[in-house]
Amino acid sequence: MDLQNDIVVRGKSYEMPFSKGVLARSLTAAGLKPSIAYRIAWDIYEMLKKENVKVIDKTDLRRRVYYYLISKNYDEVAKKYLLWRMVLGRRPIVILIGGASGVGTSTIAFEIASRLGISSVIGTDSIREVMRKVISRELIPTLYESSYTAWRVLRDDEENKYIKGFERHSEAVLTGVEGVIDRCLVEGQSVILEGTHLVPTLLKDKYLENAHVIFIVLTIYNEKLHKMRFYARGRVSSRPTERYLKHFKIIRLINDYMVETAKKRGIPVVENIKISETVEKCLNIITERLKTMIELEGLSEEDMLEEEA
Ligand SMILES: Nc1ncnc2c1ncn2[C@@H]1O[C@H](COP(=O)(O)OP(=O)(O)O)[C@@H](O)[C@H]1O
Ligand SMILES: O=C(O)[C@@H](COP(=O)(O)O)OP(=O)(O)O
Repeated sequence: MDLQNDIVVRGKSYEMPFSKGVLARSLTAAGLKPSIAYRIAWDIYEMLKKENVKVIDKTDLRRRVYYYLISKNYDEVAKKYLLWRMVLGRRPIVILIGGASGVGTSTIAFEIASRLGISSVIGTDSIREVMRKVISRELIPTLYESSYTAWRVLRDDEENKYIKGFERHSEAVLTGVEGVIDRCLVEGQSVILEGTHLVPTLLKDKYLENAHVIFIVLTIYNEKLHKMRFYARGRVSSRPTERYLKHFKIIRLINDYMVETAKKRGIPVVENIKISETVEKCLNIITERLKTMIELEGLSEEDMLEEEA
């Protein structure tokens, strides 16, 4: 690669060669189709080349992209693009994707992460593994179960035991989850957390009230479709389909519980049928929340264009 002839993009603390792929991805996140996004990234690259630009400041590049989009009548995309660049560059966001086992939280979390360029995705089952290393089975037996088998180790045969077991199991994992959220907010690091343990009623109010924390619950209303996802997963992972089918009734109860409690707490619920549509819906929800966050900061579009990238 001839770096001599490349355009360099200069950020506050680093420089990188101009990448049409990176620019195209941020345009896709703002709602453009990948083919159009790539075309526009290419146009902007050509424009800079023609003007013989060798180094461009990130803030200038952002401004150029914004006005170029406006000139092509992509006003809404321009606004979204600006919002995303502003937020992801300078402000941490924590995206929580909850949902019962098999509804697609890991799939959708990774898709959103790649669209937004967020490099950190953490599954709550990984956090559960860490918690198991530090908390003994004797102390919290439900932690050593799965979300759908935790009821087996409850002390008494309680009413509503499947959900009670699920809650005890998730409560322990959530302590670890909240630690990760706190750390990311303090360090200014964006992250996506996903998994069945993100129970709407158990997450503390202070997270739900934080403008930087965005919570979405996924569901599949159709039982048959949900079941099929375990067959699909079983083919490509070491997680045996039979295990999930055996406990499917309880997993469905958990799915219903997640939806019901999300609605109660005003958390958006998205049905995951087609991946692209689910991602689109989630990105729209996230964008709306980011708008509120920026409004709370009292920033106008002009301020966003001027803010150092
Ligand atoms: N919208 C979708 N359409 C088709 N298959 C999907 C969709 N979302 C997820 N899947 C597949 O369903 C299975 C379960 O999804 P996964 O993300 O592992 O669920 P979870 O993390 O919620 O347990 C995986 O094989 C995944 O590839
Ligand atoms: O407890 C549970 O429901 C699942 C959560 O993982 P996902 O299916 O949500 O990825 O973990 P398991 O114990 O089956 O490995």
